Amino acid sequence: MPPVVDKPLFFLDYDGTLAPIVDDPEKAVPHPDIPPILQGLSDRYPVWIVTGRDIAQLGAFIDLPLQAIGLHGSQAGTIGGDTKYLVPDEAAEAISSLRQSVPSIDGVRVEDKSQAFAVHYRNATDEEDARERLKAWTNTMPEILEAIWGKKVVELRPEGWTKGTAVRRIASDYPDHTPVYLGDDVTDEDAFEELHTFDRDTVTIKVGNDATAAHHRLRDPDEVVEYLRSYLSASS
Ligand SMILES: O=P(O)(O)OC[C@H]1O[C@H](O[C@H]2O[C@H](CO)[C@@H](O)[C@H](O)[C@H]2O)[C@H](O)[C@@H](O)[C@@H]1O
Repeated sequence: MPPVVDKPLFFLDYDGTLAPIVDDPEKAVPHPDIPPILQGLSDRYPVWIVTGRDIAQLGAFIDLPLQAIGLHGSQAGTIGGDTKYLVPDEAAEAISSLRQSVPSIDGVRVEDKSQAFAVHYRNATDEEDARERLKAWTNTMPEILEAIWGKKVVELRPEGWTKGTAVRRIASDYPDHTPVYLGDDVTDEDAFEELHTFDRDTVTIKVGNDATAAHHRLRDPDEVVEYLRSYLSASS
């Protein structure tokens, strides 16, 4: 089990970390023990959700006014409250115009977010072919954007706005806390790497078996629940 620290500053990814991965992104409900755990943690410690999802849409799954970073680092706000899109207009316009040119591929579906979108190929009739065609499409995008390939999904992110830049910004407001980051996907790796450059202790935890820069590992959301719960018993 990863270490349990005294003054944690939690950064929690959503899909694959607090919620098991499922075929339909609209049905990705949190692990049943997560809502009370989030309540208990946020009563005691600073908690940020750091997700690729749109913060407003995440409100369908988390009914707590937690602070959040959305769209893989491009958005900041509160679940159920205000949100702000952080990126320059030029990048926002580029993303919006590429939405029109997503190739139509059997079984591939687009998840529209406020200022972004995700192209999911998990349910493609021919997954390999879908990935190749989407790769060709991303090659047409301007240099101010980068394609990020997550779990059977490709998304466009403005360069320089990552989960890593977000955690550095937030952690500077909590100089006496230990950042504890849990995540399962490629964009969480930006945060792990950034946290490892801090001149204080940090705890980086990869959820799942994929290759990682994180220093610790939990197998799945069940183990995430077990780990987070230990902070509640430690402080009760
Ligand atoms: O940063 P996260 O909170 O992990 O969000 C990353 C993306 O997660 C979602 O897609 C992934 O989960 C889906 C539900 O389990 C799954 O069907 C899909 O294949 C995964 O890629 C979400 O739909 C995206 O918007 C997030 O960016």
